[in-house]
Amino acid sequence: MDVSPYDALLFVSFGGPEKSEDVVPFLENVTRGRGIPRERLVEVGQHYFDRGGKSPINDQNRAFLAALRGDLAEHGIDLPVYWGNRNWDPYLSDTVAQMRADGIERAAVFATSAYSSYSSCRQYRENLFEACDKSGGVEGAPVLDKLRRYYNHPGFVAPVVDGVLASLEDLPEDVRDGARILFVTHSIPTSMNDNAGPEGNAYVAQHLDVAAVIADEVAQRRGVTHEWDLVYCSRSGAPHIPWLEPDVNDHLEELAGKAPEDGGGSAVVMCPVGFVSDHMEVVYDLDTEAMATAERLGIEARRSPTAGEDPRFVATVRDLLLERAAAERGEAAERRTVGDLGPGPDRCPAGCCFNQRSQLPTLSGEDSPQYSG
Ligand SMILES: CC1=C(CCC(=O)O)c2cc3nc(cc4[nH]c(cc5[nH]c(cc1n2)c(C)c5CCC(=O)O)c(CCC(=O)O)c4C)C(CCC(=O)O)=C3C
Ligand SMILES: [Fe+2]
Repeated sequence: MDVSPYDALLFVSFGGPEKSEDVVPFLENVTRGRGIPRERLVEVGQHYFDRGGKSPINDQNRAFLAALRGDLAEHGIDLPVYWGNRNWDPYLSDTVAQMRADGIERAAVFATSAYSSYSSCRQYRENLFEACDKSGGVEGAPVLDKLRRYYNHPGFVAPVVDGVLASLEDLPEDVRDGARILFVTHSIPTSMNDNAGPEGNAYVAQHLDVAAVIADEVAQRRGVTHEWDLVYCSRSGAPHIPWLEPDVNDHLEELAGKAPEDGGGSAVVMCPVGFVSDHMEVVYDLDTEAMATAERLGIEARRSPTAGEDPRFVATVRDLLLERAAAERGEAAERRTVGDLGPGPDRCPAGCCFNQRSQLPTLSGEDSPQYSG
């Protein structure tokens, strides 16, 4: 398998605390200069403390990395796989320093975030720049090519569809066919969505596109059409700043107050399509909080699985790597997608997912200093 021009794969994630003592420093890393109200931090910190200070995210990444290394080896791809996080050990800047020491010249970068927005894409590109800068300067650092967004890659979507079908089967038969699918993602400020992607609104548009694909596939496989909505969780920030709505809990309240013929219902499947694995947002905001809301309202609810370590999602990384390697060699590359929006560009256009408040230099964009030579 020809992976040239790459001599490494870099896996980039958010990071999370591993024990109680980590929680406060982790939250300080996350919120550096972001003006998140103290009450919100105490609340989120409590969700971690309640679980012994341990986020699920690092173990999920370790398991994914093991599966990924296995998948690459099985397909004859002999490429070192590095791992670096934005907010916790192993820190991205340490990892990039190690890559330099190992003589890595050019790496494809896979981030555990599938959609376009400042938080989910551009901020990772800022982190790549910072990691190169900190570890001895961008000049002479490995060239880092962030792989394109993959929310609409069939290998990400297929396990999510299977998960929704399994959750529907798990509902009591008398409410199953009338169940609504609530596609859930992380809320972001509406201004962040306004600037998402090169033209704005990409975060919402991408979620709506993939939700429609999943709902169609479920309808075809079951022979029953399920109504669906896109809803949000994990709102943060100051109360006067608008974030994407409705919140999943508010939406459940609204459904409970409606007659079945008006879309009210007694059963839902919550599909956390915005998350690639069972992050804290999924295990707390959905499994704990939203489940309790549903129970209080008498709504039968199931939370469908995330793509996690499903072999089809693991293989998606290989597919994106080979696709990009071919493209960088100037060869025709098949860009697999489902839905109406098609593949995003390999290199983000200048200003893509721009954030007024940040404006730090980035890598992996058309205007990246690594591409100008
Ligand atoms: C779009 C998006 C993703 C998905 C894309 C991706 O995966 O990257 C994501 C992922 C994650 N967010 C996470 C944790 C946190 N996010 C916070 C804060 C924020 N997130 C935001 C957005 C997103 N976040 C935003 C707009 C803020 C406000 C402050 C800011 O503008 O930065 C805060 C501070 C407290 C709070 O405000 O809630 C925490 C602790 C974890 C780890 C979970 C675990 O431990 O399993 C993960 C995977
Ligand atoms: Fe977050």
